[in-house]
Amino acid sequence: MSADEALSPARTPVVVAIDGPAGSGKSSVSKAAAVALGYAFLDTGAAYRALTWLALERGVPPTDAAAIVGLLHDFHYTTEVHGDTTIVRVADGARASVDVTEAIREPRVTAAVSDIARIAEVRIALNEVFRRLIRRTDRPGIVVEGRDITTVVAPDAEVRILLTAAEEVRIARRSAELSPGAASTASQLRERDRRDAQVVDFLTAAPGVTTIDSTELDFGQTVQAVVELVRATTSPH
Ligand SMILES: Nc1ncnc2c1ncn2[C@@H]1O[C@H](COP(=O)(O)OP(=O)(O)OP(=O)(O)O)[C@@H](O)[C@H]1O
Ligand SMILES: Nc1ccn([C@@H]2O[C@H](COP(=O)(O)O)[C@@H](O)[C@H]2O)c(=O)n1
Repeated sequence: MSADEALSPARTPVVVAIDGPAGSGKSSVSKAAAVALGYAFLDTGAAYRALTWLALERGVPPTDAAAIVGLLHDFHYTTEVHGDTTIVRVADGARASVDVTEAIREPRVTAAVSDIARIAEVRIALNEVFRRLIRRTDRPGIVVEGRDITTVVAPDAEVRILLTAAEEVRIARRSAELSPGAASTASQLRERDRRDAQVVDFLTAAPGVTTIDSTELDFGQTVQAVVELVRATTSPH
């Protein structure tokens, strides 16, 4: 251990874990809260989406668990945050990395990602990636959002939040940002939550998890609620 290391205590980032159903605002609210706090931001759904994109590109059926697990050996996932944009890149095998930031949001990826997310080996492998990214952050804290962050990925996080909203409000918010009509968005959002809920419980706050319901809150108020909870929880008494 160097003299500097001996003098400076090991620095561990504050971890803010945020889970919730589709369209609850996890990604957008978490990103804005991270910026307000000067924290890093990790969108774990993007990794599941990136693996799904690779499977679709390689023609691997998302329901073929063995083949999907075989893809993991070639799946090199990186993210870089530039301002409020997270650039997602995937390198597979010897091939150069590809910027998939936009591609992973395509409807074909959204329609298939839950199949891949239910594969146990995929969850184990990606959770190790997430924990490594959390450990490696050079910021004083990191906001990590997904479905099982408060319960599996970072159950000891200093701040654990279940971010939710009434289903009809989540559907309306998602419809406002997508081209399809509300009807198709509603059925897709309901079906994805139904399938995801078979794998992890992101609808019930585990012990120690604070629920923030944004049904009656606008975007700014929701971000403020997260920021205030983090500051209240982490400020020295
Ligand atoms: N409190 C709020 N009031 C109004 N709009 C909101 C609020 N929270 C989020 N939004 C908007 O709702 C939409 C969905 O938010 P976002 O994509 O962050 O949800 P999500 O939980 O990450 O969804 P998914 O899990 O499907 O990726 C975005 O357009 C976002 O700006
Ligand atoms: N921790 C997580 C995060 C995501 N998933 C799966 O990925 C899908 C996409 O996530 P978004 O946040 O981008 O919507 C999601 O529907 C889950 O199937 C997960 O299982 N665990």
